[in-house]
Amino acid sequence: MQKEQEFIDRLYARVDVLRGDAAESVTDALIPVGTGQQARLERDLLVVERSGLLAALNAVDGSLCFGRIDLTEKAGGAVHHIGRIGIRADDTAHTPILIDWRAPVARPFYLATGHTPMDIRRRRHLTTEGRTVTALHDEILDLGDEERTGFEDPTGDAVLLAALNSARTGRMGDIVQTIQAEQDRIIRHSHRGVLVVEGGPGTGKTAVALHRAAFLLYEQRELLAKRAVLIVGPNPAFLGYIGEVLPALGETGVLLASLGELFPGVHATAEDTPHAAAVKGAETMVDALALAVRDRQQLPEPGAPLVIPHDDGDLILDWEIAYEARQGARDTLLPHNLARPHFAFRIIDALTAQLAERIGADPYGGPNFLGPDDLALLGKGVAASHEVHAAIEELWPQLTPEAFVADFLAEPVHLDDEDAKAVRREVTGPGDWTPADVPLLDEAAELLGVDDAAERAAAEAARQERIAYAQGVLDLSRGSETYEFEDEDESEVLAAHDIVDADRVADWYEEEDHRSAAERAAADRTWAFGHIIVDEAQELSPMAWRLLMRRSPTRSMTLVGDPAQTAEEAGVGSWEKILAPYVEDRWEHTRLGVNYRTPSEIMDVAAVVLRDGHPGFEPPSSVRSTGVRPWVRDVSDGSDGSDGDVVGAVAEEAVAATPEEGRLAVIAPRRLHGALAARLPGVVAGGEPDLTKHLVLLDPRQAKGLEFDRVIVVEPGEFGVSDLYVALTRATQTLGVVHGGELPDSLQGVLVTQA
Ligand SMILES: Nc1ncnc2c1ncn2[C@@H]1O[C@H](COP(=O)(O)OP(=O)(O)OP(=O)(O)O)[C@@H](O)[C@H]1O
Repeated sequence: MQKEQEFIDRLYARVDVLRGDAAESVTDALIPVGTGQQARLERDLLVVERSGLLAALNAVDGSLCFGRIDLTEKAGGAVHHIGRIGIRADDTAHTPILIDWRAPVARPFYLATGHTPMDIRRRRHLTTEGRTVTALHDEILDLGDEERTGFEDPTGDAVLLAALNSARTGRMGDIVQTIQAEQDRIIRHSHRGVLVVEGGPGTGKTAVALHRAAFLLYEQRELLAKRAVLIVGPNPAFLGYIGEVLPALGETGVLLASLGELFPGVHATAEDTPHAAAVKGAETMVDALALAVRDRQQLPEPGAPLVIPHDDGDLILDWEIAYEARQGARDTLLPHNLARPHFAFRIIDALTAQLAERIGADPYGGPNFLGPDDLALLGKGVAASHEVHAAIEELWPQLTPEAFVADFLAEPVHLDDEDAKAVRREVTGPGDWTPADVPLLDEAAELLGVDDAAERAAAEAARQERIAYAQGVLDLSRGSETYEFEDEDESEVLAAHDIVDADRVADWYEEEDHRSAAERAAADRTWAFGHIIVDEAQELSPMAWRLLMRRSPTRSMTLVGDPAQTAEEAGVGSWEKILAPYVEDRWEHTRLGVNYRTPSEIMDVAAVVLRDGHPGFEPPSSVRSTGVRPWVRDVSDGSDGSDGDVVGAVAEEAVAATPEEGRLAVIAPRRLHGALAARLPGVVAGGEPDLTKHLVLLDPRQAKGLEFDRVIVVEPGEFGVSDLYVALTRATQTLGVVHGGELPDSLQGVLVTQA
């Protein structure tokens, strides 16, 4: 222990130096450096680099080193300490003193077993509190090795069990110290396309996906720093729950978002009925929306042309002219807003010809009197007419995705009557969008296109301005060189103008304005992410998949889910069905089979429910047991002293069971939330739940993906099989059931009656 403490002391001494260096150079770099172009550029680069290192050092402080592997004599006998990030010594060779857990050298720490020791003779887990070593656990992997340290852990799982039994905080922690071999294989999986991670509740799917993100950020640092990683979760509360895992691993270049946040400028928080969400998510929406866009490309009624007043006499925009123009514009195959100028051009052309015909026609049948200059002038007049543009706008309006989808929802077309009725609603403000509307907005944006000609022109003008400015700065730097260096013999020193030109500098200025890749990605609908991780992927609708696939042109994705926990009607049943349209069969399937969350006493009960409702699914097996069986309290006949009052009984049980350390969740049908909130201390009904509170009230959908020390499930007879399975598998310690209504058959006889 003493020796490890000495190592940790040395390690932190080095970290303190590194941190001091990093902080100093950030501070130094922030001092204004005048107008010297090169100095400013270097300063900016340095600030970014050093503040990244500083953030990583700060994030992992206190839990920097957690493991050690000792190689066998035959393999050289080296000793490697393993940590959350890598640290090198200050020697000329930059010798590693702490190995990043993601480095290949660290891999045996996770994979070596007595059967396959991978040249390791001893694996050690170090537990630290702050900078103090508090416990060591050793596993001997080379059975011929006689040396004993006194810290041997015969079962090899003491550290894992301690982690699994520890009180929950309402925030997920990293598992980097105890990643299991089956999990490690997925985290480091070499497949670069779509990787599916399937497994029952508590098998660590979410944890594995997050550690895979950290691994990929390490392995493909350059690419992913530029293109960013997107993590999609089912709702903001869940994202809050998992949001601290990657920063704790020193990784911050990640965007976490729920579906409702994936259309820039929209924060969709309103709710749909399950039926409406299912209709909006179905693939039939693709055609419905495409046809609705075509409906907006109109023609005047035959025989009832638009009459447009004009200085040189009325212009007649009839069915034929509009039809020809619409056909020509549609033939470009461009999205609606981009095809619009083609439509407008053709209309203006036809109306100009009409005018020329009228003004310049030779009454005796000869050629038109007007020459090309006259025609050009006439055309200009037509093109400048507000009335002409109003007519074009009437027939082929410029549309935004928001306005178009709002119109579609107010009057749904190209859907059957029942579906149209389910989705019909008024969207009057930004607060009315639902998550299921977001893929529709995205689809609409594709169909409509953005006519950004004006924006592009403005951007180009701004760029030209930057180039001119940069050129000026470079000229200044050239001019000042003689002055700055005239007394010193430093003319060999490279100055900015020697290595860059104004174009490059202008680009740097542009980048300087910009945010991190993840921030830029959040604001850009067309951003192509370097990697996308989707949690609870089984819940996403076909329309949501279309949106995500647009964000991932390289199809570098990790999809995590458990079909047995699918709740949404819109969800897609099988991975084959989801993926075939995008990657055919070029995707890899992996499975996790051990439940780390739920003790076997609880999992046995959940397994009965699952097998009863979904016979095809196999529940995972629990890695531990607590000896505490789940209980039930039946208030229906009032014999338990509750007078049949479910809410009162739940309040009583919850107050008695709320832990001082750790969390308790009451999972109840929505209809009871108001009454329960009134009786449960500190609980508010509605809105996003605050998971850091000791007592939390949720419905099964909100509970998905989360976990608590204790759980009380209320009126399980009101839940469908998947929701019930989710609710029953959230506890790490104890589970209770309170009901006044019918208990589902599958729960009869498997719970102990509460005394
Ligand atoms: N190797 C491990 N070491 C320590 N804890 C682990 C390990 N693997 C999983 N866990 C813990 O088990 C719990 C369940 O993990 P996680 O939430 O990732 O499971 P899941 O498969 O996503 O579950 P669900 O489908 O129910 O959402 C978490 O507390 C996680 O930290």
